[in-house]
Amino acid sequence: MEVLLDWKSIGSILATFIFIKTAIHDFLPPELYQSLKRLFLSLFTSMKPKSAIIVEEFENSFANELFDDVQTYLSSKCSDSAQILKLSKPKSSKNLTYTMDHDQNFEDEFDGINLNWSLHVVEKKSNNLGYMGSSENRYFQLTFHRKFKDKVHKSYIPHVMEIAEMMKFKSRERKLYTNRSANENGRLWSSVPFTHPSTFDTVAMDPDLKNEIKSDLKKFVNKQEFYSRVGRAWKRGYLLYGPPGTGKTTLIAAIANFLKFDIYDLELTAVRSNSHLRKLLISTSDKSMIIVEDIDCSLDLSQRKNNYKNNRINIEMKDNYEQHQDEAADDEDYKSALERFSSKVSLSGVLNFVDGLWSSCGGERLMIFTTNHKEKLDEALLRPGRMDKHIKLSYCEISAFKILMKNYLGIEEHELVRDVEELLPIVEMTPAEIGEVFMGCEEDSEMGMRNVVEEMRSRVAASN
Ligand SMILES: Nc1ncnc2c1ncn2[C@@H]1O[C@H](COP(=O)(O)OP(=O)(O)OP(=O)(O)O)[C@@H](O)[C@H]1O
Repeated sequence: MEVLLDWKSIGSILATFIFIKTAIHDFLPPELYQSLKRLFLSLFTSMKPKSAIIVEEFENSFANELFDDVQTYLSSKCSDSAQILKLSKPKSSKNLTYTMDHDQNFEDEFDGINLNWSLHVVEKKSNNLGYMGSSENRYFQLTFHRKFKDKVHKSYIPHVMEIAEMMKFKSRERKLYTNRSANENGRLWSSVPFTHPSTFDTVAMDPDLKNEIKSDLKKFVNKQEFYSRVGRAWKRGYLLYGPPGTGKTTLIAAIANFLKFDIYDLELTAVRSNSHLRKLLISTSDKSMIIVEDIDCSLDLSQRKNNYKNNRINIEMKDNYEQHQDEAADDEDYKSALERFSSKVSLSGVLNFVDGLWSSCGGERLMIFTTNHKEKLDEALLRPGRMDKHIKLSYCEISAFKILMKNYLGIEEHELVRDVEELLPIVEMTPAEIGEVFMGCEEDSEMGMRNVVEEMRSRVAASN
């Protein structure tokens, strides 16, 4: 009888609990419900030796990038272990993508720590103002033993972000810039062909310089045996410099079409550390061009010239910090000095990149840097072996003008060319500016030529 009573009371406690939970869920505003849930969760986890991290999809209505990173990271890992997976095929990709389904768990292991990821969905209710946005709110929950809290924050989360970024880098670059046919290299089967129309014929620049670049490129790609004999990484560095609109990007596209190489567009400001840079570079394919545009804006490379000592110390600190993160974590001075560098790759990291130290001596790599301000770059970066060829792109000269005339107006000669020849050295017009004047005159070359001469004359008049 006593036992029966006990069962009864357990039953009514459970029923009360379910009733309260349903009432809270149904009647409380969703924000309050979420806050209570989080409070309950943190109380609960503080009783157990566990810690949890919640990564919500939206933070104050803004997309949370970390959610996206976690999703990308888990898509590479969960295909083996989760019981239910969602399979999708992003538009214009032949790759299938796996994602975890709701309320699934995925066990991860990092440096001896066991971690558990789960994906949850909560329903968003429309508010009194008739909110019409997404009807669900998703979040990842990461659970692990409390004693690893520091390590998870300092090492595991950055690791997840790094892997995610690497995966995005690979798929983005391959997809956008592949230049080889689908059958030639199995690894590139999911790529979309590179379609930039620029070729050496259409780039407006000095013909001698053009031929010099072409023969340098041909020599480079045919010298595999030489590079391996002398024990050097099979790579070559180009620096393209000159004012905006003189054709640096256009020349890069022409080189890519000439060599039929893949292009990797490296955004240094988005790379978090030297080791991250190294990982990105290792993921590039053979026969590739790695482009860093506006290198002077990506890194404060002039700093070493002005404040060599301080900067060198800080570079060393940063490199050192990457190797000894745990010991450095408690040193406040050390940390504050490093904060200035936390989101940047150091000069030494870039030099290692240019030296090809990351390369496992595989296939050929052409590295191309561009800048509008060569004088701002550190001499260490400019020396031969790093930037093997410095190519100056300048204001339009008559030979380049004739190429633009042919490209845009479809003519090779015109009586106004003589006027142009006289005016060009005085006006300093870039090929981009001349192209702009020619735009819309494809059907009327007369008008194109008259407009360009008029534009040049008005510039001369304005400068007097
Ligand atoms: N040398 C050139 N030959 C042919 N077209 C050119 C040339 N230079 C510029 N153009 C035209 O001008 C546009 C801008 O040029 P481009 O982006 O290559 O210049 P840039 O030197 O890379 O400029 P920035 O330094 O601002 O990046 C191109 O889309 C192209 O149409």
